[in-house]
Amino acid sequence: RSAGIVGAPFCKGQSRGGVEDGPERIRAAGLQRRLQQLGCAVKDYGNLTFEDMSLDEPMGLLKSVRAVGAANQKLSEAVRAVKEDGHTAVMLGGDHSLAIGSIHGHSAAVGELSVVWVDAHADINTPLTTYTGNIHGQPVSYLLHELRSKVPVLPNFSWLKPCVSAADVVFIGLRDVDPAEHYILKMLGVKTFSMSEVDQLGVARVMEETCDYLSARCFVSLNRGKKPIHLSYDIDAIDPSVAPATGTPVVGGLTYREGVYITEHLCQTGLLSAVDLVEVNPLRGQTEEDVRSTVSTAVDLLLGCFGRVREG
Ligand SMILES: CN[C@](CCCC[B-](O)(O)O)(CCN1CCCCC1)C(=O)O
Ligand SMILES: [Mn+2]
Ligand SMILES: [Mn+2]
Ligand SMILES: [Mn+2]
Repeated sequence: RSAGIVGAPFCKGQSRGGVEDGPERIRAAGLQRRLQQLGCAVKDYGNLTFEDMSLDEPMGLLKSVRAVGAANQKLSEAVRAVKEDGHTAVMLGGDHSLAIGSIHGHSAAVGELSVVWVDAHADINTPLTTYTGNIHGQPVSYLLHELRSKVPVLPNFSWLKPCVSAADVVFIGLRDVDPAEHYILKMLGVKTFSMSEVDQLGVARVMEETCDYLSARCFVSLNRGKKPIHLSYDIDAIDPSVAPATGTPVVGGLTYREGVYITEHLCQTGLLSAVDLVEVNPLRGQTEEDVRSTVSTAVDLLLGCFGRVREG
């Protein structure tokens, strides 16, 4: 295995400063060294730089549209390059609006892909359904073919074309979904495992069903081979008792063990092609231990993606 790391110190998809420090905190916790200890080759492509948008007036409710569009265009090109260099892409956020560029760039390199979205939230508000205007609550709607008519072309987003089919997405960890998001998920028939299903089925069964669901598709589609998997992991999927330093914490989340099991299982499929690890916000921890625990969990989730198993 080989990992290509891209840091995206970006926070404009939401309104809480600090999430831009996520990449450095995750690196400082020893991600590269720990990956190399697993026998994984690592190339760190460094952090993207995002120019300050002086004039970025809100568009109705939507905040920082131009900044988010420009950042994701850069990120898309970066992730595409990492994939074309043959690595499994590791995108360190930054807020979850960055999944727009990460998934777009991944798809530009590999074509059709599956998306496993691990998150307390569905992040599938459209620009017209969002309550907050924060684009980190909207990335999935920008990516889905089926929602193309619901997302207006926005400034600095003309580069973006939808690249994911609703049937190729699975959500795990949902527990804070807005009414419009719930409607969209039902209308499109998107596969979801909320925390109720995690409790009901257990994480092992959730992962079996996730992988069966995603591979079943390839018998009906022209694409006979199984699609590469893009894992977009929002640290707020993990219970705040374990990962408190994040912008939108929600009680009743995944345990550390469940969170890691998800990455171990996906690693074993051999299909994991890109990973986002987003929403680590050191300023949202009340103590240094809060930050340490959050960052350490983020690192362990990434190690699980690259073959670390708890049996040693
Ligand atoms: C659930 N949707 C939220 C949160 C999005 C979180 C983004 B993520 O990247 O962290 O997953 C919250 C909307 N609620 C805010 C409080 C009042 C009710 C609506 C939104 O802002 O759209
Ligand atoms: Mn998210
Ligand atoms: Mn979230
Ligand atoms: Mn967030």
